[in-house]
Amino acid sequence: QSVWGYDSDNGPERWHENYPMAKGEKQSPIEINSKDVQHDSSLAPWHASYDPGAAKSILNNGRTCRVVFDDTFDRSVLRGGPLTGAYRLRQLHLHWGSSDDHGSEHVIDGVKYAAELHMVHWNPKHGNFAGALKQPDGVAVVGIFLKVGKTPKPEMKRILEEIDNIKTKGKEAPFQHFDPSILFPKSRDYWTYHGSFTTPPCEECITWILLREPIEVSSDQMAKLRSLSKNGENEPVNPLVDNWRPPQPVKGRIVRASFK
Ligand SMILES: NS(=O)(=O)c1ccc(S(=O)(=O)NCc2cccs2)s1
Ligand SMILES: [Zn+2]
Repeated sequence: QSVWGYDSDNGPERWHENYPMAKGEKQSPIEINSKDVQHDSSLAPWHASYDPGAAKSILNNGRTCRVVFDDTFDRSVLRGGPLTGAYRLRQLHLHWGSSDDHGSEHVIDGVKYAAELHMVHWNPKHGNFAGALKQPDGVAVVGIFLKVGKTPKPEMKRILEEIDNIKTKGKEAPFQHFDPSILFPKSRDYWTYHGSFTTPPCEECITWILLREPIEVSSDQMAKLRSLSKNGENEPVNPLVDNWRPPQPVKGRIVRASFK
């Protein structure tokens, strides 16, 4: 039985065979249409207070490039917005395309961005991450869209410089003294809705907080991301690209906006 992935024989259309949640009522990502969004003036601003010392390492797991953080105590937390309490930062990772015109998971008014960065946080009231996955308020993911432009954000450089050390699946490198809040765009405007992991097991435990303002990266930086490989060191080269799940049925869910 092939492990899940993004190829024709193990991709999103077949995940439900091993992960029944993939056909659930609150799956992610979704397409967001501004005309259907409800402005909610009661939505509070969100705040991240991250400790740069919590950053540990960066790894290629054959499906994405992931930076992991120490989440053994309330060291790097996300508060406010639609959330109650402080959610601990566990990891960040990205989804991207094989060319600049697609790659994001959420689609905004028909626009697909070149990539989408996810910062994954979990609610410590549920004891540990595994426990949080089973709760509707267990996980909060901040999504940031990456757009190819002329004035790339220098803060992305740090992550992209590490790519050369984690080219193949299973490679990991130390990644310390990094505060991921430098990746946030200027505006704090966001959409929020309830959904799921966009990969198996597709648990419906996520409060999504999607930032309206994309950050800019250069085409060269996107090419760098696409130089990662799905394969292990001595295996045939299989480029790590198009690791995004297409939009899933909204099924009556309300998407709220913090802005008019
Ligand atoms: N694209 S996304 O932000 O929706 C994520 C997908 C997978 C994520 S995870 O690795 O944090 N947990 C997934 C796990 C569940 C059970 C054991 S692991 S976050
Ligand atoms: Zn993700």
